[in-house]
Amino acid sequence: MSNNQQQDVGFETTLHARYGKDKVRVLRVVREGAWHHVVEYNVTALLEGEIDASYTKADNSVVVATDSIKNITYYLAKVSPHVLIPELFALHLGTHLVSRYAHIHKAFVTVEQLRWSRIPVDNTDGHTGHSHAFLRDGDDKRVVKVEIDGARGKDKLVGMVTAGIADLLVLKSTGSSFTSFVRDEYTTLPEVADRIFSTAVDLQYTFNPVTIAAPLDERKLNFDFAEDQDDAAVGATAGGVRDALAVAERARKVTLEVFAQDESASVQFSSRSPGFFGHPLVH
Ligand SMILES: O=c1[nH]c(=O)c2[nH]c(=O)[nH]c2[nH]1
Repeated sequence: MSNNQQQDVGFETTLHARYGKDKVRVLRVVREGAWHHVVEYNVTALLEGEIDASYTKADNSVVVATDSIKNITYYLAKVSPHVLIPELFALHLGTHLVSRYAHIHKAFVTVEQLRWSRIPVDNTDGHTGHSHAFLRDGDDKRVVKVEIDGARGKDKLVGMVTAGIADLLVLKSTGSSFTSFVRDEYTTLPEVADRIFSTAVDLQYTFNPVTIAAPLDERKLNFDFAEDQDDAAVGATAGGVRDALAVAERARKVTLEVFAQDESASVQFSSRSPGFFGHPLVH
């Protein structure tokens, strides 16, 4: 996949080139003895940097082949200790790409996670769910987008992380009205005080930027970062990137609770519901 936009500026032409690999499918099992973890991801990894010559002069010496980008994604999925947390895996992959190649200054990594939840069983060992059997209990996806910015130098990498949910399909059979909308010669929709309401929810939230330690090992596979502590309320344990799994669980739970409990006046108002922004779990 490639994405290049040419802009004419005066008599000069500037090129904003970005390219990479889309739809890299990852399925990883991590075994903690008999207790297994499974993640399934669709990964996109795009690169920016000193790559213009490949577009303007057919100079492929600056091109990390998209096939290699795919192989790097598989390799990190195998060796990264962060593979089970999509935010951290995306940060690790983007950091490796920008650190490994001197002329690559930015990486854009998207990780779409498909649901595999443990099959509920009665456990006697204190665990919740089956140790190694999973089910697809929803078509919604967790979507994580990371930008690694190396423009200020390879030892000053900054990571921007957004996360969210796509395609969360919901329905309620009452508790929804839609009235007082524009009525004119094109209107056939009746006003109703009580209707069935179904929609697909997409939501997104942004973490504070993280400062990434330059990998000092020769192969640039190390990964560590510090969270921006400017906002004291958003630290490593409450709402920061290291807390990403709990944040994602809260986001899904709050969204479903508010949808269920809200007296909806419209799709528009429900998507900005005071019930959502006033929820104790939403910072
Ligand atoms: O909540 C709604 N918002 C709309 O904009 C709309 N338009 C429509 O036909 N039904 C609805 N419902």
